[in-house]
Amino acid sequence: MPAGSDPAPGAACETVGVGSAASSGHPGGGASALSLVGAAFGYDGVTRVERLTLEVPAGTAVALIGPNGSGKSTLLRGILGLAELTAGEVRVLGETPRRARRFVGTLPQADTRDANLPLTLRQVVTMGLYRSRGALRPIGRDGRTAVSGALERVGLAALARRRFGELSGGQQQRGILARALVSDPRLLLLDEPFNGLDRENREALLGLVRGLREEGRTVIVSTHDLEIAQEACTHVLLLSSGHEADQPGHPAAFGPLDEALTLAAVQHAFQDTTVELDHHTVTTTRETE
Ligand SMILES: Nc1ncnc2c1ncn2[C@@H]1O[C@H](COP(=O)(O)OP(=O)(O)OP(=O)(O)O)[C@@H](O)[C@H]1O
Repeated sequence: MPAGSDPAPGAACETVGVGSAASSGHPGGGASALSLVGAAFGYDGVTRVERLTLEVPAGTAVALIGPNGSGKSTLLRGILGLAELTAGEVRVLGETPRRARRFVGTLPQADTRDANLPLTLRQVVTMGLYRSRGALRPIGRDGRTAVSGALERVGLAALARRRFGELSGGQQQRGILARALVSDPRLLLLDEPFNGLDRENREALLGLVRGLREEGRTVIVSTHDLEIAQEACTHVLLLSSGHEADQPGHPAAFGPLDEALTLAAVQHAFQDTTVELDHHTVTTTRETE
Protein backbone atom coordinates (compact mmCIF):
# COMPACT_ATOMS: atom_id res chain seq x y z
CA MET A 1 0.00 0.00 0.00
CA PRO A 2 1.85 3.03 -1.13
CA ALA A 3 1.72 6.40 0.55
CA GLY A 4 2.46 9.62 -1.28
CA SER A 5 5.41 11.32 0.34
CA ASP A 6 8.73 12.96 -0.37
CA PRO A 7 11.47 12.58 2.17
CA ALA A 8 12.11 15.80 4.03
CA PRO A 9 15.08 17.78 2.68
CA GLY A 10 18.31 16.71 4.33
CA ALA A 11 16.90 13.46 5.64
CA ALA A 12 19.68 10.91 5.42
CA CYS A 13 17.58 7.82 5.75
CA GLU A 14 15.64 5.93 3.11
CA THR A 15 11.92 5.69 3.66
CA VAL A 16 11.03 2.12 2.91
CA GLY A 17 7.42 1.39 2.01
CA VAL A 18 6.80 4.84 0.61
CA GLY A 19 5.60 5.16 -2.95
CA SER A 20 4.79 8.08 -5.15
CA ALA A 21 1.07 7.72 -5.75
CA ALA A 22 -1.92 5.59 -4.93
CA SER A 23 -2.29 2.64 -7.22
CA SER A 24 -5.97 3.18 -7.95
CA GLY A 25 -6.04 6.97 -7.83
CA HIS A 26 -9.79 6.67 -7.24
CA PRO A 27 -11.25 7.15 -3.79
CA GLY A 28 -13.90 4.97 -2.29
CA GLY A 29 -13.03 1.54 -3.68
CA GLY A 30 -15.33 -1.18 -2.33
CA ALA A 31 -12.69 -2.90 -0.20
CA SER A 32 -11.21 0.34 1.10
CA ALA A 33 -12.09 1.54 4.56
CA LEU A 34 -10.22 4.78 3.95
CA SER A 35 -8.97 6.33 0.76
CA LEU A 36 -6.88 9.48 0.69
CA VAL A 37 -5.63 11.11 -2.52
CA GLY A 38 -3.29 14.03 -1.98
CA ALA A 39 -5.27 14.81 1.15
CA ALA A 40 -4.30 17.53 3.61
CA PHE A 41 -6.07 18.50 6.83
CA GLY A 42 -5.86 21.47 9.14
CA TYR A 43 -7.70 24.24 10.90
CA ASP A 44 -8.76 27.74 9.81
CA GLY A 45 -7.16 27.24 6.41
CA VAL A 46 -3.78 26.19 7.85
CA THR A 47 -2.63 22.72 6.81
CA ARG A 48 -1.30 20.61 9.69
CA VAL A 49 -0.87 17.25 7.96
CA GLU A 50 -0.45 16.77 4.21
CA ARG A 51 0.60 14.66 1.22
CA LEU A 52 -1.56 11.74 2.29
CA THR A 53 -2.17 9.30 -0.54
CA LEU A 54 -3.06 5.85 0.63
CA GLU A 55 -5.73 3.16 0.75
CA VAL A 56 -6.49 1.37 4.01
CA PRO A 57 -7.98 -2.04 3.17
CA ALA A 58 -11.05 -3.02 5.17
CA GLY A 59 -10.36 -5.45 8.00
CA THR A 60 -6.91 -4.15 8.83
CA ALA A 61 -5.58 -2.51 11.98
CA VAL A 62 -3.36 0.48 11.27
CA ALA A 63 -0.95 1.85 13.86
CA LEU A 64 -0.71 5.62 13.39
CA ILE A 65 2.67 6.60 14.72
CA GLY A 66 4.57 9.87 14.78
CA PRO A 67 6.17 12.43 17.03
CA ASN A 68 4.17 15.02 18.96
CA GLY A 69 2.58 17.52 16.60
CA SER A 70 2.99 15.41 13.46
CA GLY A 71 -0.77 15.51 12.95
CA LYS A 72 -2.06 12.16 14.19
CA SER A 73 -5.11 13.61 15.95
CA THR A 74 -5.70 16.02 13.08
CA LEU A 75 -5.79 13.15 10.61
CA LEU A 76 -8.24 11.22 12.80
CA ARG A 77 -10.42 14.34 13.07
CA GLY A 78 -10.18 14.77 9.30
CA ILE A 79 -11.46 11.22 8.80
CA LEU A 80 -14.44 12.21 10.94
CA GLY A 81 -14.96 15.44 9.03
CA LEU A 82 -14.07 17.47 12.12
CA ALA A 83 -10.80 18.90 10.79
CA GLU A 84 -10.83 20.87 7.55
CA LEU A 85 -9.85 19.15 4.28
CA THR A 86 -7.44 21.77 2.91
CA ALA A 87 -6.46 19.80 -0.22
CA GLY A 88 -7.12 16.54 -2.01
CA GLU A 89 -9.81 13.95 -1.57
CA VAL A 90 -10.97 11.71 1.25
CA ARG A 91 -13.40 8.80 1.20
CA VAL A 92 -14.38 6.93 4.34
CA LEU A 93 -16.11 3.58 3.73
CA GLY A 94 -16.74 4.89 0.24
CA GLU A 95 -18.53 8.02 1.51
CA THR A 96 -17.70 11.56 2.50
CA PRO A 97 -16.48 11.77 6.12
CA ARG A 98 -19.77 13.30 7.29
CA ARG A 99 -21.94 10.65 5.67
CA ALA A 100 -19.70 7.86 6.95
CA ARG A 101 -19.67 9.16 10.53
CA ARG A 102 -22.52 6.99 11.74
CA PHE A 103 -20.50 3.89 10.84
CA VAL A 104 -17.38 5.11 12.64
CA GLY A 105 -16.66 4.60 16.34
CA THR A 106 -14.22 6.89 18.10
CA LEU A 107 -12.14 6.93 21.23
CA PRO A 108 -10.78 10.45 21.73
CA GLN A 109 -7.66 11.23 23.73
CA ALA A 110 -8.26 10.83 27.46
CA ASP A 111 -7.40 14.45 28.25
CA THR A 112 -10.16 15.72 25.95
CA ARG A 113 -13.03 14.22 27.91
CA ASP A 114 -14.78 15.19 31.10
CA ALA A 115 -14.51 12.29 33.53
CA ASN A 116 -16.65 14.16 36.07
CA LEU A 117 -19.88 13.87 34.11
CA PRO A 118 -22.60 12.84 36.56
CA LEU A 119 -23.36 9.71 34.54
CA THR A 120 -23.10 6.01 35.17
CA LEU A 121 -20.91 3.85 32.95
CA ARG A 122 -24.04 2.42 31.35
CA GLN A 123 -25.32 5.91 30.51
CA VAL A 124 -21.96 6.84 28.96
CA VAL A 125 -22.03 3.72 26.79
CA THR A 126 -25.66 4.41 25.81
CA MET A 127 -24.55 7.78 24.42
CA GLY A 128 -22.78 5.79 21.70
CA LEU A 129 -26.18 4.91 20.24
CA TYR A 130 -27.17 8.52 19.74
CA ARG A 131 -24.95 8.96 16.71
CA SER A 132 -26.83 6.41 14.66
CA ARG A 133 -30.31 6.83 16.21
CA GLY A 134 -30.47 10.41 17.42
CA ALA A 135 -30.73 11.39 21.08
CA LEU A 136 -34.52 11.69 21.14
CA ARG A 137 -35.49 8.25 19.87
CA PRO A 138 -36.18 5.72 22.64
CA ILE A 139 -33.33 3.27 23.08
CA GLY A 140 -35.60 0.20 23.05
CA ARG A 141 -34.80 -3.38 23.87
CA ASP A 142 -32.30 -3.87 21.04
CA GLY A 143 -30.46 -0.73 22.17
CA ARG A 144 -30.30 -1.99 25.76
CA THR A 145 -29.05 -5.34 24.51
CA ALA A 146 -26.36 -3.60 22.44
CA VAL A 147 -25.23 -1.59 25.49
CA SER A 148 -25.04 -4.74 27.63
CA GLY A 149 -23.13 -6.54 24.88
CA ALA A 150 -20.61 -3.72 24.54
CA LEU A 151 -20.06 -3.62 28.31
CA GLU A 152 -19.66 -7.38 28.36
CA ARG A 153 -17.19 -7.22 25.54
CA VAL A 154 -14.86 -4.83 27.34
CA GLY A 155 -15.21 -6.79 30.59
CA LEU A 156 -17.09 -4.10 32.53
CA ALA A 157 -20.63 -5.52 32.78
CA ALA A 158 -20.33 -5.72 36.57
CA LEU A 159 -19.57 -1.99 36.81
CA ALA A 160 -22.44 -0.77 34.62
CA ARG A 161 -24.14 1.20 37.43
CA ARG A 162 -20.91 2.71 38.74
CA ARG A 163 -20.47 6.45 38.28
CA PHE A 164 -18.10 6.97 35.35
CA GLY A 165 -15.83 9.35 37.25
CA GLU A 166 -15.24 6.75 39.96
CA LEU A 167 -13.71 4.25 37.55
CA SER A 168 -9.96 3.89 37.14
CA GLY A 169 -8.33 5.46 34.09
CA GLY A 170 -8.05 2.06 32.41
CA GLN A 171 -11.68 1.21 33.13
CA GLN A 172 -12.78 4.59 31.77
CA GLN A 173 -10.78 3.89 28.63
CA ARG A 174 -12.51 0.53 28.17
CA GLY A 175 -15.85 2.20 28.87
CA ILE A 176 -15.24 4.73 26.12
CA LEU A 177 -14.31 1.88 23.81
CA ALA A 178 -17.64 0.24 24.69
CA ARG A 179 -19.35 3.53 23.80
CA ALA A 180 -17.57 3.39 20.42
CA LEU A 181 -18.55 -0.24 19.87
CA VAL A 182 -22.21 -0.04 20.79
CA SER A 183 -23.31 1.22 17.38
CA ASP A 184 -21.57 -1.70 15.63
CA PRO A 185 -19.06 0.50 13.74
CA ARG A 186 -17.21 -0.68 10.67
CA LEU A 187 -14.30 1.66 11.32
CA LEU A 188 -12.80 2.53 14.71
CA LEU A 189 -10.56 5.53 15.32
CA LEU A 190 -8.68 5.24 18.62
CA ASP A 191 -6.58 8.24 19.64
CA GLU A 192 -3.78 7.22 22.02
CA PRO A 193 -5.95 4.65 23.83
CA PHE A 194 -2.97 3.00 25.52
CA ASN A 195 -1.64 6.10 27.27
CA GLY A 196 -1.37 5.64 31.01
CA LEU A 197 -2.76 2.10 31.05
CA ASP A 198 -1.43 -0.52 33.46
CA ARG A 199 -0.40 -3.88 32.07
CA GLU A 200 -3.76 -5.56 32.66
CA ASN A 201 -5.77 -2.87 30.86
CA ARG A 202 -3.15 -2.67 28.12
CA GLU A 203 -3.40 -6.42 27.47
CA ALA A 204 -7.21 -6.25 27.51
CA LEU A 205 -7.21 -3.42 24.99
CA LEU A 206 -4.65 -5.14 22.76
CA GLY A 207 -6.86 -8.24 22.73
CA LEU A 208 -9.89 -6.12 21.83
CA VAL A 209 -8.09 -4.47 18.90
CA ARG A 210 -7.03 -7.87 17.59
CA GLY A 211 -10.58 -9.23 18.01
CA LEU A 212 -12.15 -6.27 16.20
CA ARG A 213 -9.84 -6.71 13.27
CA GLU A 214 -10.53 -10.45 13.13
CA GLU A 215 -14.25 -9.61 12.84
CA GLY A 216 -13.49 -7.64 9.68
CA ARG A 217 -13.68 -4.18 11.24
CA THR A 218 -11.00 -1.64 10.44
CA VAL A 219 -9.12 -0.04 13.30
CA ILE A 220 -6.85 3.00 13.15
CA VAL A 221 -5.04 3.50 16.42
CA SER A 222 -2.63 6.31 17.18
CA THR A 223 0.18 5.47 19.55
CA HIS A 224 3.71 6.35 20.53
CA ASP A 225 4.35 2.74 21.41
CA LEU A 226 5.87 0.67 18.63
CA GLU A 227 5.32 -2.52 20.59
CA ILE A 228 1.58 -1.95 20.38
CA ALA A 229 1.87 -1.69 16.62
CA GLN A 230 3.77 -4.93 16.50
CA GLU A 231 1.39 -6.77 18.81
CA ALA A 232 -2.02 -5.72 17.49
CA CYS A 233 -1.73 -4.12 14.05
CA THR A 234 -1.38 -5.34 10.48
CA HIS A 235 -0.34 -2.00 8.97
CA VAL A 236 1.50 1.12 10.00
CA LEU A 237 1.27 4.76 8.96
CA LEU A 238 4.30 6.71 10.13
CA LEU A 239 3.96 10.47 10.19
CA SER A 240 6.93 12.82 10.28
CA SER A 241 6.73 16.40 11.46
CA GLY A 242 9.47 17.50 9.07
CA HIS A 243 12.54 19.63 9.56
CA GLU A 244 11.21 23.15 9.67
CA ALA A 245 9.36 24.53 12.65
CA ASP A 246 5.63 24.56 11.92
CA GLN A 247 6.05 22.39 8.82
CA PRO A 248 2.94 20.24 8.43
CA GLY A 249 3.17 16.58 9.26
CA HIS A 250 3.46 14.20 6.32
CA PRO A 251 3.77 10.45 5.83
CA ALA A 252 7.18 8.81 6.22
CA ALA A 253 5.86 5.33 5.42
CA PHE A 254 2.66 3.39 5.01
CA GLY A 255 2.08 -0.29 4.42
CA PRO A 256 1.93 -3.74 5.96
CA LEU A 257 3.79 -3.75 9.25
CA ASP A 258 6.65 -6.00 8.17
CA GLU A 259 7.36 -3.84 5.12
CA ALA A 260 6.75 -0.33 6.41
CA LEU A 261 7.87 -0.45 10.05
CA THR A 262 11.57 -0.33 9.33
CA LEU A 263 14.31 1.34 11.27
CA ALA A 264 14.93 3.76 8.40
CA ALA A 265 11.30 4.83 8.27
CA VAL A 266 11.12 5.22 12.03
CA GLN A 267 14.29 7.30 12.00
CA HIS A 268 12.76 9.51 9.33
CA ALA A 269 9.59 10.01 11.33
CA PHE A 270 11.27 10.57 14.71
CA GLN A 271 14.15 12.69 13.60
CA ASP A 272 15.66 13.75 16.88
CA THR A 273 13.97 11.48 19.32
CA THR A 274 14.85 8.26 21.03
CA VAL A 275 12.64 5.51 19.67
CA GLU A 276 12.33 1.78 20.23
CA LEU A 277 12.03 -0.84 17.54
CA ASP A 278 12.06 -4.57 18.14
CA HIS A 279 12.95 -3.89 21.77
CA HIS A 280 16.18 -2.11 20.80
CA THR A 281 16.51 1.51 21.77
CA VAL A 282 17.58 3.62 18.84
CA THR A 283 18.68 7.22 19.04
CA THR A 284 18.38 9.20 15.84
CA THR A 285 19.81 12.61 15.19
CA ARG A 286 18.28 15.40 13.16
CA GLU A 287 20.22 16.12 10.02
CA THR A 288 21.25 19.73 9.44
CA GLU A 289 21.37 21.31 6.02
N1 LIG B 1 -8.02 22.72 17.10
C1 LIG B 1 -6.85 23.14 16.59
N2 LIG B 1 -6.73 24.38 16.03
C2 LIG B 1 -5.57 24.80 15.50
N3 LIG B 1 -4.42 24.06 15.47
C3 LIG B 1 -4.47 22.83 16.03
C4 LIG B 1 -5.68 22.30 16.61
N4 LIG B 1 -5.42 21.06 17.06
C5 LIG B 1 -4.11 20.81 16.77
N5 LIG B 1 -3.55 21.87 16.15
C6 LIG B 1 -2.16 21.97 15.67
O1 LIG B 1 -2.00 20.97 14.67
C7 LIG B 1 -0.68 20.40 14.74
C8 LIG B 1 -0.84 18.89 14.84
O2 LIG B 1 -1.45 18.60 16.08
P1 LIG B 1 -2.02 17.15 16.41
O3 LIG B 1 -2.68 17.23 17.75
O4 LIG B 1 -2.82 16.66 15.28
O5 LIG B 1 -0.66 16.31 16.50
P2 LIG B 1 -0.42 14.88 17.17
O6 LIG B 1 0.54 14.16 16.28
O7 LIG B 1 -1.72 14.22 17.44
O8 LIG B 1 0.30 15.31 18.51
P3 LIG B 1 0.33 14.56 19.95
O9 LIG B 1 1.14 13.31 19.75
O10 LIG B 1 1.02 15.54 20.83
O11 LIG B 1 -1.10 14.29 20.34
C9 LIG B 1 0.00 21.02 15.95
O12 LIG B 1 0.84 22.05 15.46
C10 LIG B 1 -1.15 21.59 16.75
O13 LIG B 1 -0.74 22.75 17.47
